[in-house]
Amino acid sequence: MQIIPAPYPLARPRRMRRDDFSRRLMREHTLTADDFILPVFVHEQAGRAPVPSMPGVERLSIDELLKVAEQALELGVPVLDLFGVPDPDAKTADGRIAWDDDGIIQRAARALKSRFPELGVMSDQALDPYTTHGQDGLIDETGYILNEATIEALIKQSLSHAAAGVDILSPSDMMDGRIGAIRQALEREGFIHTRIMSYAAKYASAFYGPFRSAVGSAANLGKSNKKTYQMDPANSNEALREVALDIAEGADMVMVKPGLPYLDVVRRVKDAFGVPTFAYQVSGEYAMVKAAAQNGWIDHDAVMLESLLAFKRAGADGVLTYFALDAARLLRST
Ligand SMILES: NCc1[nH]cc(CCC(=O)O)c1CC(=O)O
Ligand SMILES: [Mg+2]
Repeated sequence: MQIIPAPYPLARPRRMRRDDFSRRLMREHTLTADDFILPVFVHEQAGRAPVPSMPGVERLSIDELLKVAEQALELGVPVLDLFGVPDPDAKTADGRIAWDDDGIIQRAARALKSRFPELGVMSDQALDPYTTHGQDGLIDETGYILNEATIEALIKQSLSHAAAGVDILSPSDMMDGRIGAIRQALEREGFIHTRIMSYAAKYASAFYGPFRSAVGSAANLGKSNKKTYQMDPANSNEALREVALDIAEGADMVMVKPGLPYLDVVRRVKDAFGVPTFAYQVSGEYAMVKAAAQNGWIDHDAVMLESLLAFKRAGADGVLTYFALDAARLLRST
């Protein structure tokens, strides 16, 4: 697009900014509650337990989850994304509780779908909350994450979630080929409506710290990292290749993660493929806004909405954000 601007004073961009009506008229992007997916942590305990590194976020019992779901529905937030917090002594090297039909996610999904069938239920597929080593997959004696063996575990986890009523599976493990394998298993078992949002371009990021405390995998992971399967933050051509593979394997939607520091990747993915594209504003991003706001250094609500709008400007169709309910509430009142 070649624009030959009229010279000043014929062109005065400030004319359009002068009044609220003309600012609104030329606004290119808007936020609504439809743009949000709320991640929630579901634990085996009764009641709620705060996550200290994520002020305002709590681990929820299934009873409490139903209350949050009711608020989401009331505010127009379309989807809840479930993360399981198992009891520490239920963890094993193979994370098998992840595909237990009576596991925390399976019970939570059944409770949500029977009480609020119209609310979208999404869940995470990866083994990290359920393994004693805190890695997303199965490991060999050297600690390397085994691709094929992990895919078999992810298929079991995925089918168990789909059978419990989960509408959107979101494999977050970054094994090669798992989207195709899960999609084929879903088709074979008759789950033809189950959607897949793949964590297609997921980076080995330091911004996940508070999440790992929230699901209780931080201590299990210890000093090890996820660099042999999550992407190098230095790369973005590689992200396009990862996204192309996941679309070809049958993903309905793709995701880039983390969010704000990776908006360049969101834009490239959207421009290259034009598929439903999402971004995850992760725990560390949330914690930074909270911490600065608690110190009185930034305006919490203004920064929250500005950061969410930035995802839309970058081309995202929606955002996974711990701010979902607060933002939806604020948007309703303005
Ligand atoms: N595989 C699990 C998973 N799913 C979402 C997040 C991070 C979410 C956040 O930081 O908010 C992680 C952590 C990780 O990969 O270590
Ligand atoms: Mg991949």
